[in-house]
Amino acid sequence: MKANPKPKADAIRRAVVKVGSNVLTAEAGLNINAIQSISSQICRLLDQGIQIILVSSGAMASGMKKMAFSRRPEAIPKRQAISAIGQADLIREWEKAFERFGYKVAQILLTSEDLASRKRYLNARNTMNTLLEWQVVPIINENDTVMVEEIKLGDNDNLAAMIALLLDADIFFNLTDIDGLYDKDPRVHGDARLIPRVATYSRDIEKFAGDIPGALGTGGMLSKLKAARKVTSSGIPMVIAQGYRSDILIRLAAGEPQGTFFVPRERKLNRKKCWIGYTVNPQGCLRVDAGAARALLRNGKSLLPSGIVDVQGQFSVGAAVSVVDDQGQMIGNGLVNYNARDIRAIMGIKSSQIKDRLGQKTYDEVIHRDNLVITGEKEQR
Ligand SMILES: Nc1ncnc2c1ncn2[C@@H]1O[C@H](COP(=O)(O)OP(=O)(O)O)[C@@H](O)[C@H]1O
Ligand SMILES: N[C@@H](CCC(=O)OP(=O)(O)O)C(=O)O
Repeated sequence: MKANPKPKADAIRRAVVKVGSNVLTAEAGLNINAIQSISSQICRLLDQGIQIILVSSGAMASGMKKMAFSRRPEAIPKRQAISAIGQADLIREWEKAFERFGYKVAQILLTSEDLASRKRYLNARNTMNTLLEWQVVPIINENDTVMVEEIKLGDNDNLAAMIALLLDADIFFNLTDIDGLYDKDPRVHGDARLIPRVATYSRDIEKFAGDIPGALGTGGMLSKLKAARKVTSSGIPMVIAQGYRSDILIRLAAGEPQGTFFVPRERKLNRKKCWIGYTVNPQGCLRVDAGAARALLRNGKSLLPSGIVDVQGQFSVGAAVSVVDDQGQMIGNGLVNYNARDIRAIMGIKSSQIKDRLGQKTYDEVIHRDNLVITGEKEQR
């Protein structure tokens, strides 16, 4: 274990670095030069006292090369097997690269279920915090081996965003094979221009991005934008930059403008709200009328039974649900004080009538404001 150096004043204290498959893979397999360059930069940041959590893609791409597959196979078990083969290589190469500088690494493979369960989420956080205290670099990837649609995180942009929220990172550096967000897909449009700064995230910028990834990636630029939305809404900045560029992480950490910088919302969400808003898997959905939508979006109120017009799904007390308006537009996520059956029984009535309807009243609100996070389109900034 290395001695903990003092962080520089005003410096970044903790950063998530995500590296995409296209950066980490070369013709012959893993791109060892890229791994060495990025690990040496991370070690320089660690030496400065900055804690780094690395989210590394590349298992599937590496396994494909190793098993001589020219394309990803359609069959899920084959993909999973390939990813498991590639993951071993990936972690070995990272470990070798970090060892040259005297740093240790730890492998962490996660699914969305791990992060959606509050207990497992807290366990993951405690483990990662311990590793960071020990100056060991956590290297995270989605657990492709067990992924099926229901527990899939989808892509590592999303996973890295969740990790940034989980660990309360100061910034998220997203390294890919292109030097940032362009106003059009540069593969298709020769006149596409780089956008250096996104001051306020709006769904309009998603129109710029294609969801078709590069040869080896998943999710394309669109998944990076969704990740940017998640972290900036929670008060964390993100940069998309090119991973091959010399000393890119050192420059970014020093505040040099590179790639596309996504400005965060000023108000930071607390960790529990980050989890409710951007990590949980909603177990059901409550549809609310226009008055309730206004109260939630504009006036910062709790959700009362009187504004609920429909309940979808079966869920128990404490479950996470999404809340939508009468047009089906997303308002946010919250934790319910009543189960689905009871909400069906009390929807549309006044809180003062809950006891008559259910025989007892535990709360006035179906979702208390403290357990509600507005994530929707009409979100107030
Ligand atoms: N508007 C855009 N600006 C920049 N890149 C875009 C845009 N639309 C689509 N892309 C494509 O997205 C790709 C990056 O996504 P992806 O292949 O998933 O990367 P990674 O493997 O790093 O996660 C780029 O190579 C680029 O061709
Ligand atoms: N878990 C996968 C990564 C999937 C993924 O999101 O890839 P990328 O778009 O390159 O970040 C793998 O290691 O191949």
